Amino acid sequence: TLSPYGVHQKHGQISNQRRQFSNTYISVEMDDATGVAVMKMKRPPVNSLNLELLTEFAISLEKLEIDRGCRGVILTSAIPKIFSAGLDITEMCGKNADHYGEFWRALQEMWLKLYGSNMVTIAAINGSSPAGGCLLAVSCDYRIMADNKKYTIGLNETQLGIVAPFWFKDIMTDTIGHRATERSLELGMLYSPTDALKIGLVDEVVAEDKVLSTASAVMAQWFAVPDHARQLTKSMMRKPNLDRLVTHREADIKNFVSFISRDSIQKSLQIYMEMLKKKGS
Ligand SMILES: CC/C=C\C/C=C\C/C=C\C=C\CC(=O)SCCNC(=O)CCNC(=O)[C@H](O)C(C)(C)COP(=O)(O)OP(=O)(O)OC[C@H]1O[C@@H](n2cnc3c(N)ncnc32)[C@H](O)[C@@H]1OP(=O)(O)O
Repeated sequence: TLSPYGVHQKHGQISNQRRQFSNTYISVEMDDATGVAVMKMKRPPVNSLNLELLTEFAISLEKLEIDRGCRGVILTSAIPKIFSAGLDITEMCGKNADHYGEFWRALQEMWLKLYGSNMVTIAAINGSSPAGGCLLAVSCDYRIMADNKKYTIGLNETQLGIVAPFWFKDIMTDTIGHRATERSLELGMLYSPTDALKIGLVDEVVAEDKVLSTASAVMAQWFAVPDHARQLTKSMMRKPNLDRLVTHREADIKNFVSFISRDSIQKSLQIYMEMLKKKGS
């Protein structure tokens, strides 16, 4: 073990087997010949991240992390046109403090596993990806987005009357820089794929039907680097952000619970949900 987050070398096993495991909201297809797992979110209609999905996500990643045949994960969506709508707003509305705490802890757990993963993680963003959806993408090593101007990505929390927590902000800053993050977060900006590429929020924009094949090709490039060297470098780059959340984890939960329980915040979220529902009808 080379880091507190469990760095260890993965050995690809040469076989023609594809293994599949599926939970309610996550399916994983592991290709033993390539060492690549494709992990798909499948919670219609918009892959909003509820407690169960977050828990399944963390468990699936943990399984892959200890699977010596798996060196990389492509994260994508089984729902057409949507990568993820971010956190399930109904988990943050009209519930009690214990529920909010449990929900936030599950989100933190998922993030620590994804951002702290030793595997190569590539987001194949095949649809819209606001807020928590953007967090998933930005937590990966590389982002490929489908070229469709109807899709958007960004941290739009302020548009809902809520605030992106420090660990969302930290990795956004690391990705697009301080000034762009300040503007982006204050205004709750959502970017088209082309604009996201311009500011470095995604690494590549490709035709919709090429997102997965591009992810596989990029994975092969990353696999050409010796695992131990890449993993140690990743750990060195990401450790400060991981440590910061681990150190302040309980305070972060407390902060979230007290913020989200405020009447004014509950009202803002209800109005936003009603607006979403009206738009859909
Ligand atoms: C001081 C600081 C201290 C601590 C930190 C404090 C607070 C931080 C707190 C929280 C951070 C949260 C991060 C988040 O992720 S919040 C979620 C933000 N997400 C969004 O804004 C996305 C909203 N959705 C959309 O924009 C669209 O749905 C879409 C672009 C993803 C898809 O559009 P479609 O037209 O295809 O689909 P719709 O008709 O809009 O939706 C279908 C259906 O789904 C419901 N829905 C959509 N998004 C969500 C969601 N995030 N949660 C729950 N439900 C959602 C929508 O209402 C429709 O439902 P009906 O079919 O009408 O019932």
